[in-house]
Amino acid sequence: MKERNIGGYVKASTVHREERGKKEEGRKKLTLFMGCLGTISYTFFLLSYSSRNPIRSGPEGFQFSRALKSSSRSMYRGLSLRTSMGEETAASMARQDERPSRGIECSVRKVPHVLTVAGSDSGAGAGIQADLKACGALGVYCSTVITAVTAQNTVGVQGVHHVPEEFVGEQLKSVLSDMHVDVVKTGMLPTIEVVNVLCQKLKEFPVQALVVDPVMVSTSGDVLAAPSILSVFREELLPMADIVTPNLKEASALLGGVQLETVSDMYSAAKSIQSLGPRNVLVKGGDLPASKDAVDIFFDGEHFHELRASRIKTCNTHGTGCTLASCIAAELAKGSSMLPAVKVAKRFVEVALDYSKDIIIGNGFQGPFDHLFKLSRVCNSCKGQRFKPSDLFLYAVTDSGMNKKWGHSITDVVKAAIEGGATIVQLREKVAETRDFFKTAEECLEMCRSYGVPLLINDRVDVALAIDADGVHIGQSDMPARVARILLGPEKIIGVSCKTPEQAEQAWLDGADYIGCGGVFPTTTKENNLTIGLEGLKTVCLASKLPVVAIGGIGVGNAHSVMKIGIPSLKGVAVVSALFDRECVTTATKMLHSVLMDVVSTPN
Ligand SMILES: Cc1ncc(COP(=O)(O)OP(=O)(O)O)c(N)n1
Ligand SMILES: Cc1nc(C(=O)O)sc1CCOP(=O)(O)O
Ligand SMILES: [Mg+2]
Repeated sequence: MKERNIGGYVKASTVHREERGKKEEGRKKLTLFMGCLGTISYTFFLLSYSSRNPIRSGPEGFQFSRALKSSSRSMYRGLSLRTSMGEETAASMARQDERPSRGIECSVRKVPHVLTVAGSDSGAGAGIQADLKACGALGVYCSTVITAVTAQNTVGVQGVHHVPEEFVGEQLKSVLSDMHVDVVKTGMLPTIEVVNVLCQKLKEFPVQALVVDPVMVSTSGDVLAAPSILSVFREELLPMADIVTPNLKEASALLGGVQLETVSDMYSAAKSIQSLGPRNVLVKGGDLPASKDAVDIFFDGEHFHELRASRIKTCNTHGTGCTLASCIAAELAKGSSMLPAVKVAKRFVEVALDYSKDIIIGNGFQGPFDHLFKLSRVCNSCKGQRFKPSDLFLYAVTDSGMNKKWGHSITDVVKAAIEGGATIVQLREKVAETRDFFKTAEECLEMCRSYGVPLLINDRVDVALAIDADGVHIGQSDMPARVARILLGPEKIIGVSCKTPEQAEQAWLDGADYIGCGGVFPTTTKENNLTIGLEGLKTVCLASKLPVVAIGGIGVGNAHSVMKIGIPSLKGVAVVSALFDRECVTTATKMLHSVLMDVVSTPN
């Protein structure tokens, strides 16, 4: 452990780093233990953990191990393999296993967690509110310790009310002692006393990383921290920080008022600030005069990185500093290392600014921007929920031949099936021209979205991508699921047809979300289809790590016997003719729905 001796006496950071050292030692022991179990069992552990945790929400070290298995590492954007995070997460999982039961059975899932210690902005563009939104947008849980309440809008800061330091301490204790915080991010720390109490609590409850945004003056020019704070920043807080993110004014203040006017000045400032103790420094050049790009200088104590982003022409920049620091904290909490975290954060701010450059909120010169741009798109397209195994309950698979026979349009039958109780829809078009399929699929997607029912495309990953469907269903002779996952990304639903436990295992390794298992009974809908029977279905369901939907020759007469096999992985039935080779699709769907409901509501 490197001892720091600043100003003639050992600083508080030494204690913090000692604790961090102990933690790292603990991690090393865990690694050794894992090593003893052997790489294979460790990999299996990682894989089985990630199978219980959807890619979207699990810790990335684990998610990635699954992707690694499917040898698609380089193609997962933004996912980085961080063994240390894996170890940490394993440790957290172990900690959580020790938790008292809450009386409900649930699997253990560590959620990346950032605690922000900052001021409230009533206008919600900056401060605590920006931190919450930024973390939420990046899929990270965010808890909050409020240091001050500001009356603030797009014009400026009209008032500030400090929270007494004792109560800041109480909030810190409440969160840090209980909630498994990964990363602490600081914003407005208005008084020396608040900084002191924070440093003390961080020593008591060490975290993985500390991100310090040295907020001193608001974007409107209002003072948010007394100048006297600088000494305690320099001497206490910065030496504990993993990264500090000053803008030009703040960097200048931290360095006693030096003038910072050029990119070269920023390099020097980054170096000087790093010598005060933080592991990394990001000097933000957003205010740099005469700069075409938004240039920031990152320094890790050894190397400099000049990070550039396009300068977005907008007045809606209020809260960019808070957001950037929160995004860094969120990425660190997810297991990223520092430079990639900074890059993701910078890109997030750039995209968010661009996305909301024209919005108008308030009459002042500095409007807030929209952190949740991505989320709103996600919600609009019902992707937010991604995949729920319960959606497999009554799975409707369309057939254009049957529609033709009955004189039905595809959109009408999709609507009718949904109104009858279908919980997911698959468009299975074996003969349509691509252009026609694309158009039909677009119309059906709009319909499904209006009902909040996911729409999957059979076989055609290209069509699914083109219309932004919720996912695909692919068989053993279609595009490999591993490749489909790479093409579609982690958010889309992928189903794979499986007739054997080996295929089910492969589907899981390839990153599928569910398997379709059949033909359970003989069917005329799919030519030359091998029937595996109820026994075959049971064998696959018992082996499958993924939820299963049964398919093939299923209808109101036998759905009961299928669901009654009573294996938990079996979530529902997928049907074609029982719904679509009927005059009234709604009635047929309702009938099957009621049979299925009977099974789930009748005790064994
Ligand atoms: C839910 C569900 N399960 C299985 C299939 C069959 O897929 P596949 O084996 O690729 O055969 P085709 O449907 O493409 O003929 C499915 N479509 N849906
Ligand atoms: C599309 C499909 N896949 C199957 C499989 O066994 O994987 S059976 C099948 C056809 C299912 O149609 P019906 O409900 O009309 O029997
Ligand atoms: Mg297919």
